[in-house]
Amino acid sequence: MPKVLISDKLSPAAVEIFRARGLETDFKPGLSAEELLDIVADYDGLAIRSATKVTKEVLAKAKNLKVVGRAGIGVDNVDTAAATSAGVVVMNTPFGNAITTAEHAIAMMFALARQIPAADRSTQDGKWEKSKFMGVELTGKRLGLIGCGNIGAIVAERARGLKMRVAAYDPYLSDDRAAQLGVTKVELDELFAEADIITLHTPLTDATRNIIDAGAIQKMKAGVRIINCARGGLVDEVALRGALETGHVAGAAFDVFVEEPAKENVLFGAPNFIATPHLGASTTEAQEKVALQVAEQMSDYLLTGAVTNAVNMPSVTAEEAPLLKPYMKLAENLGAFTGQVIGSAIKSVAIEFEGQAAEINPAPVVAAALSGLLKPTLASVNMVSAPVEAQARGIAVTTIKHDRPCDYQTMLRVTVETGERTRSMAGTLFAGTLPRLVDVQGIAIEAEFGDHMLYVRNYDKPGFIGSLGSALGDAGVNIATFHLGRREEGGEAVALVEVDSAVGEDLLAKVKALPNVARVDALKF
Ligand SMILES: NC(=O)C1=CN([C@@H]2O[C@H](COP(=O)(O)OP(=O)(O)OC[C@H]3O[C@@H](n4cnc5c(N)ncnc54)[C@H](O)[C@@H]3O)[C@@H](O)[C@H]2O)C=CC1
Ligand SMILES: O=C(O)CCC(=O)C(=O)O
Repeated sequence: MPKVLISDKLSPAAVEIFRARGLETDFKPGLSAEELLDIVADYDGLAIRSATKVTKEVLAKAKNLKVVGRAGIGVDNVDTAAATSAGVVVMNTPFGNAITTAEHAIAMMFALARQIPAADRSTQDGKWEKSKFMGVELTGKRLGLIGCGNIGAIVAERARGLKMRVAAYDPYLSDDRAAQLGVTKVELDELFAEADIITLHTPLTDATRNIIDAGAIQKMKAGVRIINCARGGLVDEVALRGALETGHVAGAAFDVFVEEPAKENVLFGAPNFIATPHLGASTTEAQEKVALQVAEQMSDYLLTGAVTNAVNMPSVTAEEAPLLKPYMKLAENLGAFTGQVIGSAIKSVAIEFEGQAAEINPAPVVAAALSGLLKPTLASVNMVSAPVEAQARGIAVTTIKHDRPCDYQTMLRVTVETGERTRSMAGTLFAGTLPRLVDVQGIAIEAEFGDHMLYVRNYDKPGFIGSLGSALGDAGVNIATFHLGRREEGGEAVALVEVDSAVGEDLLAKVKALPNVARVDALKF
């Protein structure tokens, strides 16, 4: 049974789900980086929140790891590129904590507008400073959202309920979605110039890092308030401190910081600055939801191959997983066959889907074909890493679905070009689940994929089968199955021989030297 480690403070609901699904589960929140390095090799799955850092070093040690599940949205604490190269699926739960985080942003907005934290401190200190804490009303104010995805959209809806005027800067927000949300789409400078309150809801990327810097602050209205419940690094903290000191920014409320945990920060103690310790997602309800979701998703993947909310792999639903499994095996075998005979750098790969195959979700099947194709040169490649490995090698990948009569109920074809030669193999599923090769370079054949096979290109002349059988028999190699195909009588032919043991170089040379043999390859599947 697969084994899962929970290394952060997830709701106990996650442990219950993993165990109920039959997975061995260790709940060790608060593991240090060193402790994680020591034990991670034992696990197939790693469930985390934001404290665990899944670094290159962790992934290098995690020899059995198949999936990292983030109970939350941001996966900044996972080296996703390294996980992909290591063939580890990285999943998150993109919706489970969105409402809660949006509510935190709204809470921060009220806290800023009415200076609630400072008024609370002063009142409990016995000062009763009624005139010091004059607030601002939110009704009618302009709220500027930077980022209007899951969380931004919920903030927009809530803010409209508060009778605020909401504008959003988000290059990927469609006009229809903006209209549906009742949000005005604006450019960034317009948002800076117009907004009374600005709230950030984007991931931290090269494009969003310091999206609010000193220059941006200068473009804002005097008296603007800024909320960041998204990611530290979206706002230049030093520039903001300066603007809070001068009063150009009337207040700021941050849940996230450049360095976390933020035990010290340049913003701490600034006028009208409110801080929370990355609490955006911290409600019982959200934590229960993300824990349940991540545990279900990880269990599905480890037990059935279903992929949900992966950030580095196409989705495979629980219903699709059993249907796609034989197609992925067939595609991997066709890719592996082609990869073992191609012999030079690959320029392009086309994966064609015909008959019933044209109806299936192609992305995981393409990933499986690429994994098989690259395996002869990249031992540790798998479906997760194969697409990026192909891209890194400049291999053009095309997916083609045919809507035309097909000789088989269902068929996949993998065609690989190197510039010098083209190799093309097709296969079907016998009885709906059993991969069968049906075409090698345009020559019809019908063969299973055995563990060890000999692929012989020969000329269709009398005596060939006998001489091949004798060569194998003399070497003590038992033939399991034997399949023949030919282009025309006396012409180019193919023999695919499944053997019970690996064929060594000596025997390959002997077969190659037989009359009418053009080439021979030993294949492994
Ligand atoms: N404080 C906390 O505890 C939590 C923080 N978060 C963070 O909140 C942020 C938003 O999360 P979601 O709304 O779920 O993400 P999302 O992916 O649904 O939305 C992000 C939006 O940002 C937009 N965007 C991307 N690049 C942009 C750019 N250069 N300029 C403007 N907009 C851009 C995207 O088009 C998208 O609409 C993320 O950084 C996430 O990690 C999420 C949950 C809890
Ligand atoms: O798990 C947490 O407390 C942080 C949540 C978060 O930042 C996220 O989901 O992106």
